[in-house]
Amino acid sequence: MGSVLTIRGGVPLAGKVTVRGAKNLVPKAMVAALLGNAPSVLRNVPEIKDVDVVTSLLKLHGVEVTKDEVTGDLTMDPANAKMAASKDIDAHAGDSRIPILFCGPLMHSIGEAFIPDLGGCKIGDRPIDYHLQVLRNFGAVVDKRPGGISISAPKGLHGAKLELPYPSVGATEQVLLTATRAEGITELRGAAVEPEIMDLIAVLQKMGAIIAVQTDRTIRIEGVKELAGFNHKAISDRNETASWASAALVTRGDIYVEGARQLDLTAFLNTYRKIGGAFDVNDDGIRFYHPGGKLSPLVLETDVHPGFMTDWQQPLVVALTQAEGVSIVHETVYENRFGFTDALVRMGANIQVHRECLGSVPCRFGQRNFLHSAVISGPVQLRGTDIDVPDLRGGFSHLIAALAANGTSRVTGIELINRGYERFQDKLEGLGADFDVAQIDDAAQNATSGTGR
Ligand SMILES: CC(=O)N[C@H]1[C@@H](OP(=O)(O)OP(=O)(O)OC[C@H]2O[C@@H](n3ccc(=O)[nH]c3=O)[C@H](O)[C@@H]2O)O[C@H](CO)[C@@H](O)[C@@H]1O
Ligand SMILES: C=C(OP(=O)(O)O)C(=O)O
Repeated sequence: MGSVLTIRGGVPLAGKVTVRGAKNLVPKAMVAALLGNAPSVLRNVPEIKDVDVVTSLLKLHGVEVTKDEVTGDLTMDPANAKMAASKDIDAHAGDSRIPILFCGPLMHSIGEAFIPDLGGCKIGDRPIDYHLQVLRNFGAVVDKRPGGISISAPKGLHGAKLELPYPSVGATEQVLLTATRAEGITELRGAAVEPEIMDLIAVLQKMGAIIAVQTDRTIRIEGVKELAGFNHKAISDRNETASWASAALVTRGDIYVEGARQLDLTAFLNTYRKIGGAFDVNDDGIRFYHPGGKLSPLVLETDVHPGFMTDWQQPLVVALTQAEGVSIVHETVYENRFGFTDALVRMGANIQVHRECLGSVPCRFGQRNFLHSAVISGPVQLRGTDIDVPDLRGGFSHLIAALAANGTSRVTGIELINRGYERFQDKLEGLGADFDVAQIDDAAQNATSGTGR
């Protein structure tokens, strides 16, 4: 059974939503708990699918995970960590991208790991070559098997001099989670420095790790023999915040995002202001609203931090369909992140995607046949239609397009949105959205997906 949302568009979203811990930090801090010699406590944990996947994987590996029924805080005790049965691990193949980060912590705690094939959004090839290369440099032996990889460190894990070809978030976290208990010093050049990585470093530092971040994307880790548990409040989800901010603009609404942190959103807030969106920063959150009048087009390039985050791109493109004039968005992080624009075009948006790098700087995907630049002309009045959600952010962007559209939209595949947006239907209801939800069986859902594409 799946769900279908029937959305009647045209109502400005107004009210308050609360954003809790970041999808891109919380599951990783949970993995870090495996490195400790005592229980860890993680606070501000959202109810999202990636948290359930990691909870299940930790439990399979003998970690006792308990959830406080009132606060949702998680306590993770790794005292009885053990190898899990591979058939149980296999059941998580395709669920999320987090399992690859279990490599270092499992090798440190039980000597070996089996990692199922990864899931996550289908927005490019998403290889794991950097992960495997750094693990081999630490001394790990990687064996690719059907359905996953098997990994061990027969001669132990040793600090190494490493350099990433591109500042990959996941590969940087792989290095952090492996190097903190490896013997000796690790120097990582070309590291990613996203706020979620800084928060993971804060978690590891609380556990006893020694990690220095230099100004030139170099991270230096002095390995220690043992780490303790941590008690940590997760950084809030800046990507969810940016999504609600775009929703306010697209629907000409006014949304207060409790929990939003200005410091993690500098690049987004600059862009929001340039388009014509308004925001007021408070101590406990940020108010985002359409101040009236016209929105302005702009030229935008996604990038690694401190640039404009790729996960903000899809909802913002919907806002650009409402700007007066021609906007250009050059996606430089993923080669295939414009598939969601097909549905927007069916809704009346004027968007063309191009193979050329239409930004100021040529990126890794130029001359390689990837449709990774978009030209958006507006403003247009969007029309309701049938949509099958393709991925997390693409799905959210379809929701907000439907909420702003004339007429009714039927949206299927919304389960994908639960991977990164906690209780999004309750939040939409609280903001005054006009929609209802019905359950449909899989055959009906497949039929909808067929007509929706
Ligand atoms: C769970 C999580 O935190 N997900 C985030 C994380 O994804 P994730 O950690 O998977 O993203 P990466 O930063 O690793 O990927 C960036 C680019 O590097 C490439 N690459 C990466 C690893 C590798 O071994 N080889 C390789 O070629 C990827 O294909 C991609 O083109 O950072 C992305 C970039 O900010 C965000 O969009 C995701 O929301
Ligand atoms: C791409 C994303 O996530 P993941 O890496 O988990 O697929 C995202 O959050 O937009």
